[in-house]
Amino acid sequence: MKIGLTGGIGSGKSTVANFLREAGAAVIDTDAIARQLSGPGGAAMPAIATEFGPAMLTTEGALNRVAMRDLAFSDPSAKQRLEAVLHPLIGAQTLAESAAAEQTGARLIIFDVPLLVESGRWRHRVARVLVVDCTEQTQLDRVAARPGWTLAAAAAVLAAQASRAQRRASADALIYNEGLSLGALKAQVLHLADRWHPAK
Ligand SMILES: CC(C)(COP(=O)(O)OP(=O)(O)OC[C@H]1O[C@@H](n2cnc3c(N)ncnc32)[C@H](O)[C@@H]1O)[C@@H](O)C(=O)NCCC(=O)NCCS
Ligand SMILES: Nc1ncnc2c1ncn2[C@@H]1O[C@H](COP(=O)(O)OP(=O)(O)OP(=O)(O)O)[C@@H](O)[C@H]1O
Repeated sequence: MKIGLTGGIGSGKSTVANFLREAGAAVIDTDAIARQLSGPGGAAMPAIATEFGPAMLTTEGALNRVAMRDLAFSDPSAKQRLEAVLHPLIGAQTLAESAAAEQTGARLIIFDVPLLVESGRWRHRVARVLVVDCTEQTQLDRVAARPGWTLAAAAAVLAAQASRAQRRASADALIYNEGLSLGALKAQVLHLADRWHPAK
């Protein structure tokens, strides 16, 4: 079964994805694919260099992520141009990884897609949508605690994403990751994994 996993920035998607991976699921991480595509020699780099010029490149020829984050989340048209380059490539790579996971016999395939609700291209590809939710304050606190981030930067990303209510409206299952210990979160994830893919 294919599951779409989504949630706002800092909601806990990667943590949930890791628990699902430990439970035997194949996880396809679209943030990781985006990073690979825009790393040194990445397939998106020629188009990014053409679109944004040298100011958005590192000396190794990768995307300068902090500069692009500042630009994309303060200028919606720049975000759109970046997405126009990356999203088709992310989509193609995700489908290739999904086909490879099916070949290896994986029965639970997780598409970890931050923008599943915002983008129309994912819903029809998955049987169920799992939403990880928490309060916006908790999202901001978690993201601002990351090296290189500020509260203002976290708030700018949050403002560019779907609302919690929009995401919840798309959920077949929801994990409310607020005030939960990691152990309690893991127990909820394992319960869901067992419901969708019984261990016999
Ligand atoms: C703008 C970029 C360079 C910032 O890089 P940075 O290393 O600071 O952040 P990272 O990639 O780890 O993303 C962190 C979180 O930001 C949010 N986010 C990323 N891209 C977007 C976007 N286009 N719109 C809204 N939120 C986004 C997600 O919640 C994501 O989990 C990077 O996020 C990027 O290339 N985004 C465009 C590709 C994309 O849309 N990725 C989402 C996966 S489909
Ligand atoms: N229940 C929890 N208890 C303690 N820490 C948590 C919990 N859930 C998530 N975290 C922590 O919060 C931070 C954000 O979680 P995570 O990276 O999983 O979010 P994310 O949704 O994948 O973020 P992003 O959108 O930026 O990719 C991480 O440091 C993670 O360890």
